[in-house]
Amino acid sequence: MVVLLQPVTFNSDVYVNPKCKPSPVPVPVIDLTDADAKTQIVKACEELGFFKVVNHGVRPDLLTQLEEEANKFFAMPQYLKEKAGPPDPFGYGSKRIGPSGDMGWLEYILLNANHHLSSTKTTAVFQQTHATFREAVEEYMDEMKRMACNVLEMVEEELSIEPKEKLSKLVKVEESDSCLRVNHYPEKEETPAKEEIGFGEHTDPQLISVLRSNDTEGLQICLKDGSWVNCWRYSSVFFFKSEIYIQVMTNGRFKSVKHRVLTNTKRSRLSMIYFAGPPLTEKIAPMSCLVLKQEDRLYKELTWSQYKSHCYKSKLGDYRLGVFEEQLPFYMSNV
Ligand SMILES: C=C1C[C@]23C[C@@]1(O)CC[C@H]2[C@@]12CC[C@H](O)[C@@](C)(C(=O)O1)[C@H]2[C@@H]3C(=O)O
Ligand SMILES: O=C(O)CCC(=O)C(=O)O
Ligand SMILES: [Fe+2]
Repeated sequence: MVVLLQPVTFNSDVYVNPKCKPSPVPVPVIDLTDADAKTQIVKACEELGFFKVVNHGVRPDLLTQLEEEANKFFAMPQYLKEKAGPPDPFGYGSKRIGPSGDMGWLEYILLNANHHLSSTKTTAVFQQTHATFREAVEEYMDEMKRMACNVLEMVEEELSIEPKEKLSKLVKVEESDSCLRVNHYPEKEETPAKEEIGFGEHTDPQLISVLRSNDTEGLQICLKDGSWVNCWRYSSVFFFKSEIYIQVMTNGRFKSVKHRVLTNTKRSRLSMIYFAGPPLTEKIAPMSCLVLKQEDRLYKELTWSQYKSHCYKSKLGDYRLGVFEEQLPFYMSNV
């Protein structure tokens, strides 16, 4: 008998589901120490809204340490985890995502990176665990903030954004509304016949996010042509996503990327995402240095707090950028 092996098309970063058409777009891999990194970052944010970084300087032990601590948390009896829930939006949550009825095959903790905004639920997460969990989380958040600011500063330089540190300051300041989410997608007893939703499709609202996971695949990003591609093998590297707020600030030059998580394996998946957000009172609008003529301006101004409340009233899959969109002039509305 002759067994024909199906050729599987993949590059090092994006595994293309054999049932889907091959991806025309490989995920850019950017070496943060490369002199050309800033040009590559801008190109990736314009074309895909997604890239992978290497040579990021985060010590590998920290990744294993945080992963072990998080696994210990999720392995605790349900009644202990529930002491840090329901999420307000911080704290422990299970299956319910956000306040609008979205559900997923996951449990998670959402932690505020700003100690001043820490809720009792955040504190409750750490009351159920050893001090080593809090220490690992705090160091990890500091590292993610450093990396996010580093990337934003490269963007500022490449796009000649004025004043200096306009973007990175939003994340650097004490009042920044950034958060860390640790998602645990439990293993399935049987490999499901068809892919199931772990985290439904959505676009994140912040500036940028830094993402990594254990060795289990599941994350998919949506390409411009509407096709979905799987991203995998990202246990020791970080992925960056540009989000809705940076799309607004760059007047649409950067693209926020739609993504989702499928749970189609018997292995559990753990992911950690740092969402770099501005202070709640910050007014966000297209940067004047990037909008030469007023009529080219695509989005109106909102504060982060106003936008966040809008997000919390919507469903995961809703088109959340719409609230920023200025009324188009009549001659463009039928285009
Ligand atoms: C359904 C929702 C969950 C979410 C708030 C929202 O109304 C829409 C955005 C969701 C998201 C995605 C990125 C982050 O994980 C998050 C914390 C955020 O800021 O926006 C979540 C929110 C959440 O899970 O509470
Ligand atoms: O678990 C992941 O890899 C991504 C989850 C996600 O998109 C989110 O938490 O916003
Ligand atoms: Fe997301």
